[in-house]
Amino acid sequence: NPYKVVLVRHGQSVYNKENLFSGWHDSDLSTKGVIEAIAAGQLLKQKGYEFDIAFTSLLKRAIKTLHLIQEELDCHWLPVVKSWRLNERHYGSLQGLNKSETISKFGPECVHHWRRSYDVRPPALDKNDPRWSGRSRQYRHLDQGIIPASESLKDTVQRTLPIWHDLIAPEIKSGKRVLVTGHANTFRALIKHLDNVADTDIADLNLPNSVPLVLELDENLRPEKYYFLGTLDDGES
Ligand SMILES: O=C1c2ccccc2C(=O)c2c1cc(NS(=O)(=O)c1ccccc1O)c(O)c2O
Repeated sequence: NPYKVVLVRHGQSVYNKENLFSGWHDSDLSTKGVIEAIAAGQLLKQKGYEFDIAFTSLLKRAIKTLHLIQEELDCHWLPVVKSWRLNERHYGSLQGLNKSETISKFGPECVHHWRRSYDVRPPALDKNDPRWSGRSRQYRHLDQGIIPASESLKDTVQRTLPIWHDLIAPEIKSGKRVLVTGHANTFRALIKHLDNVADTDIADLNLPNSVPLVLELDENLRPEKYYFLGTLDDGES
């Protein structure tokens, strides 16, 4: 197969550790997350991976994961494109809540429905809520109307695909070796589109922190196979 792209979900974040919804909250890597990101870099080096360009989000947990991988591959010179379109799904007013708070606030049936739904948005974050990112400097350049206050998985797919079609796919087709560091739901969005995964199945795709996922693509950028590096079936003969 002519093309490959490597997706690496960020290392464990502080919010992941406390099992809180992160979304657009700019949670930092935990100590464990730093170690995981370094290990991902070492694994990519050991397997002989090299890159010509990287893409990441505007959230530090993904950016720092990329920096730690660049350190291991000794490629700080790499051109990097950072975009809000690769940010994690926005969880609205659930951001910062843990499991018990969510269930006590909204009830188990509601949470269960949300978990399994593809086009249902969690309650929106009020624009005056201190948790709303609209006033953060990294989104200053954006039209205020673009910044979400909550997203369904469908919303995430629709705002992520443009960067795939407009920026990432052309680089892959031109023969560049592309690394993307990002987030679980954004990668689900990409894989859903590329592999035509059903709405009902995409939430089940488990994407562990900081395990490089290699997509081997055909000439139409359809995945012929994808596998996690360092696992038994990691595609190496
Ligand atoms: O409530 C949600 C939810 C609500 C709104 C949109 C999406 C989701 C969603 O995708 C989700 C949820 C809960 C859990 N599990 S949980 O109920 O154990 C849970 C709740 C809160 C924080 C972390 C937890 O692990 C999940 O694994 C999910 O994937």
